Amino acid sequence: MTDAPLRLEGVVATRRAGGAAFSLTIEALRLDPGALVAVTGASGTGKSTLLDVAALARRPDEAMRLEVCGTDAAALWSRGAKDALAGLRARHFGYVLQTGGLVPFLTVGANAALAQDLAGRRDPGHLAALAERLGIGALLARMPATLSVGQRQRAAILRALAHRPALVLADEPTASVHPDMAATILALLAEQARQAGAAVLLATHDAPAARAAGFVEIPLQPGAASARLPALAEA
Ligand SMILES: Nc1ncnc2c1ncn2[C@@H]1O[C@H](COP(=O)(O)OP(=O)(O)OP(=O)(O)O)[C@@H](O)[C@H]1O
Repeated sequence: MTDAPLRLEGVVATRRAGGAAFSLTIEALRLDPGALVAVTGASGTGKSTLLDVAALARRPDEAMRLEVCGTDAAALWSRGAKDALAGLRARHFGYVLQTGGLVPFLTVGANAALAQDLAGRRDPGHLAALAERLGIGALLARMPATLSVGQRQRAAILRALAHRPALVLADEPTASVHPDMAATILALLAEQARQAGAAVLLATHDAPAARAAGFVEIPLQPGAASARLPALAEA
């Protein structure tokens, strides 16, 4: 059986600034291949904090279980095994950020090829076919700054899926596009991830748009200086 791309249980992450602290508790979250999960909540409820922990970009303060494709990432954090964590990220994760997050001095095609190289999975045919399906086949030689916002988010999806990751992490990927385009972008992300067998963990304040694109919604439950992701989470 394939290992789940992501499993979290009993994970706590705390952010401190000055005298204030914010604490996020994730009771249980498991994403199987092809799962589409949207974590929703108002501004400041901890969506980005959750994605940072899932992306292995932030060390949790506690973690009963933090696994990526069967690898014990909590143990890697405990050992300070930064190279191993970076290797997991490059091999298994793709990212779609609010404003694309593309390398500005590389063409769209080179951005996607770089993701393939970092994962050790160079595959120009897959890259070209994916670009066609995303409607940006003619834009591969363009620089990110010369694209419209919607085109840039399609390019970001291309870069995120080019190396066949097990998990795509998408943090407010439609926050800067027109609502009509937002629906298209989310639908493309969901459709292409499904076809590739990748799970998607999406953070968004736009729950209706996520549900319309086929995502299962898990609302963050905010408290005074904390938030909790309940354990319904099998998608
Ligand atoms: N750099 C930081 N240092 C300390 N606390 C922070 C920091 N960034 C965010 N926080 C606090 O952590 C909490 C969660 O922030 P987070 O960015 O995860 O929320 P979010 O739901 O992603 O918000 P938004 O939708 O506005 O991006 C917030 O209440 C915020 O005040």
